[in-house]
Amino acid sequence: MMNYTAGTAPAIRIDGLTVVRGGRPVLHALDLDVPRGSVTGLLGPSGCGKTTLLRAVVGVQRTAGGTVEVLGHPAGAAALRHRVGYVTQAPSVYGDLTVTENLAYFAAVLGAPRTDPARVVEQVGLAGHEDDTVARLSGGQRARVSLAAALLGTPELLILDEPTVGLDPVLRQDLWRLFRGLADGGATLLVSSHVMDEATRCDRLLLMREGRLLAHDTPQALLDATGAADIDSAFLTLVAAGAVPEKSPR
Ligand SMILES: Nc1ncnc2c1ncn2[C@@H]1O[C@H](COP(=O)(O)OP(=O)(O)OP(=O)(O)O)[C@@H](O)[C@H]1O
Repeated sequence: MMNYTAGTAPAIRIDGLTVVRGGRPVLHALDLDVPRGSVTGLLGPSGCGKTTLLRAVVGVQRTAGGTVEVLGHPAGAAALRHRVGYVTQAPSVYGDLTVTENLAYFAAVLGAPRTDPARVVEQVGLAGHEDDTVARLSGGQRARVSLAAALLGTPELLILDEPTVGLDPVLRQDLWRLFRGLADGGATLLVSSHVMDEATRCDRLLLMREGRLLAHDTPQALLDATGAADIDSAFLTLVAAGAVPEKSPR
């Protein structure tokens, strides 16, 4: 059943996940494995259920059916607290504290090494802004402070909800390099985006529409299966076909 490194359980295993929000099903019996040490992109139009799926992986979403297992534990288990980092779309740091004060505070809460704030500031490209008050930073800089906070303690799994929104192309490229470096170091990243041109930077893609997975495959396999020139067109081809390509694994 496993199609990646033998003997390694997936970072995320989802079986039959169903979520109802506002009386309406928004995830329909999803099955899905995310291998460790990879960057998986979660792509789909606004409102298709990306955030809901990420919330279920973090363990903060009430579910109506199915199971979500993360690093071998039920999603949200206490044992995962220090092993999973989550960055929501809205910045989740204190505006009236400086970058370093925020990171030192979160490092203390997490019990992360005291050297971690300096390390993560470098990683997200905020060196030189350590003493800036977060409220005075640009939107993109604030988003990177949230990302830096999620990197404290070196979590094995990072769940990032649209981390590159509002960033210029150079910063987006830097962040994707960072994601790649983290995955090369063994971390697992699940990154949502509705910018299809970021898809080629991922090892695997989850294409989602209206609470269902249209496909789960490598970018190249999706292009090959659909005959499309880019992931945008591949997505539209899959929507038109109304079916998941046969090659698509769980
Ligand atoms: N608090 C809520 N109560 C009821 N319905 C909700 C709630 N939050 C989201 N929904 C609905 O659930 C569906 C999925 O929303 P979700 O936020 O997961 O989508 P998304 O793909 O992340 O969208 P976006 O890219 O715009 O963030 C949408 O139809 C949305 O209207």
